[in-house]
Parts: sequence; structure tokens; C-alpha cells
Amino acid sequence: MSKFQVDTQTLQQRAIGDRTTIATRHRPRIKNRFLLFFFIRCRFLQEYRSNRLQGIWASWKFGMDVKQKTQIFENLASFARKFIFGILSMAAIPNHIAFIMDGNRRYSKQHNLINGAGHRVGFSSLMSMLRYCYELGVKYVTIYAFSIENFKRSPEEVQSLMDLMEEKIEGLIKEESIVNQYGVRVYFIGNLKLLSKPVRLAAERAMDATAKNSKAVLSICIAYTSTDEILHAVEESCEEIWDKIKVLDDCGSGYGLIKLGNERNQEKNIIDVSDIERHMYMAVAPDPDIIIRTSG
Ligand SMILES: CC(C)=CCC/C(C)=C/CC/C(C)=C/COP(=O)(O)OP(=O)(O)O
Repeated sequence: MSKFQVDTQTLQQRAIGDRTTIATRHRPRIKNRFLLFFFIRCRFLQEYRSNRLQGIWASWKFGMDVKQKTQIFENLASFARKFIFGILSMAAIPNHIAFIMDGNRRYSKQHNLINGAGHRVGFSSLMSMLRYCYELGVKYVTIYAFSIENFKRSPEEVQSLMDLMEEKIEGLIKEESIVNQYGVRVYFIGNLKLLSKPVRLAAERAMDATAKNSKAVLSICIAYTSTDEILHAVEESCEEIWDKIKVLDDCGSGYGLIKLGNERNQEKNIIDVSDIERHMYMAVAPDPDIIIRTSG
């Protein structure tokens, strides 16, 4: 065969080979496009059936005021967000995100807001973040809201923060609250005895009211520091072991301590790491995957 003659068989094989390569290369994309199309269609039908898009259509048709327009933009934004989150949540989503609330006073100063207004803005941003987390499918969210150190702030500021917390915790219990919308169980974490009575009672009410929610978990750390948490866990572990020793110590001559030591086969370490871990306030959630400190 001269070098100008075409070997049709080889060309055919190459062509088939190329087509196969292209088809293989494109197959996942075609599959993804199909999935995407299917997803858009499902979300559209879901939204349409939920009457939201019908409402938007009716408003455009029959004229609307500013409030209605705002509502429409909110609905569109929520639709777009859910759509984007739907795609994002096809990939791996963090199981636990923690937020350290910070920078509210600096925000307030920068924007010339009155005292305490920065904290209110901070709280409302927090609520938006919570909504996004739950829409994305994050199961555990932790908020570091108020540390034991924060009690050293001026009495007026501490009081105003306690009032804000009481008001917002009461809001969380309401039926239409984000917590009930997404089936979130709330835990208040920290040395709650240090809180003012109204805040403590509100926190206890919120924990009781959401105890049956099981879709997600929100841990709110108030009157919390990690060193206090460790101290509390050690104290609780010691008390637990001491109660066991007292039960075993029927002859009152240290028998309980020896028996427990032998049982655990570690005479020196009557208490071990797993005991401490069990008594940590944060035992209600796994370790966070991401910790976000707001402010810069
Ligand atoms: C129920 C619930 C979760 C309530 C949360 C209420 C709330 C807004 C708490 C934040 C309080 C706080 C001490 C933030 C830290 O510093 P900073 O933001 O005061 O100020 P800085 O870092 O600018 O000094």
C-alpha cells in the first residue's frame, strides 16, 4: 500500500474508536444534564404545586403593591436558593458547622447604630445562616453566643444582652419559628446557673419544647468556656465513680475502690477519657467539621 493510499479498515476502526472515546467522554455529562433537567423540572413542579409560583403569576397579572413585590422577590430568591442548594447537596455536605458570634459591636460602630442594635442585626444574620444550613442538609449547628468571659462587660451591656437572649429564645419556641419549621432540637450548653433567672427558664422551656424534634440539632453555648466545660466533666465523672464506689464498698474499708479498679483492670485510672467525654456538654453533637468566626 502506497503512503497516499487510504487504509479504510484502519480509518474505520479509528473512527469507531474516536466515536467510542467521545461517547464515553460525554456520557457522564449527558447523564448529568439529564439529572439536572429532571431536578429543575421536579423543583418547578414542587414550587408550582405549593402555590407560590401561581401567586407570583396572579400578582403580575392583577397588579401589586410594594409589599407584594417584596414578597415576590423573596419567593424568587428562596426558589433560586433552594435550587442551588439542591444541586450543592448532591455533593458531600458538612455534618456539623459551628459559628462563633463576634463583631456585632464593631458593626454597630461602623454603621452608627444605637447601642445593642448590632447584636440584633447579628442575631438576624444568624437566623438566615441557620436557614441556609438546614436547607443544605447540615444536621448539627453550634452557636457560641456568650462566654463566661463576656460577663465581665459593663453591667448595662450584660443586662441588654440577657434581655435580647430572653426575647430571642422565647421567639425560638413559637410555632412558626425556624426551629419548628425544620424540626430542630435545641440544647443550651454551658454553666446555665450563671444566667439570669428569666434567661435560664426560657432556655429550659426551649429545650423541653423542642425535645421531640429530631431532624437536626442546634446547640447554643451561653455562659460557656471550654475550660469550664472540662472542669464540669471531670467533676461529674468523679461524682459518678464515687457513687459506684459507695455502692460496692459494703464493708467500708476501701473494697469498692479496689473492686472497681480490678474490674476496669487499671487501678490507677479509675476515670478514663471516655468518662470525661460522656460528661462534656458537647456530647450531644459530634466534633464540628467547620468553625466560622464572624467578623474579621
Ligand atoms: C438566643 C441567641 C443565640 C442569642 C444571641 C444573642 C447575641 C447577638 C449574642 C452575641 C453576644 C456577644 C457577646 C458577641 C461577641 O462580641 P460582640 O459581637 O459583642 O462584639 P465585638 O467583637 O465587635 O466587640
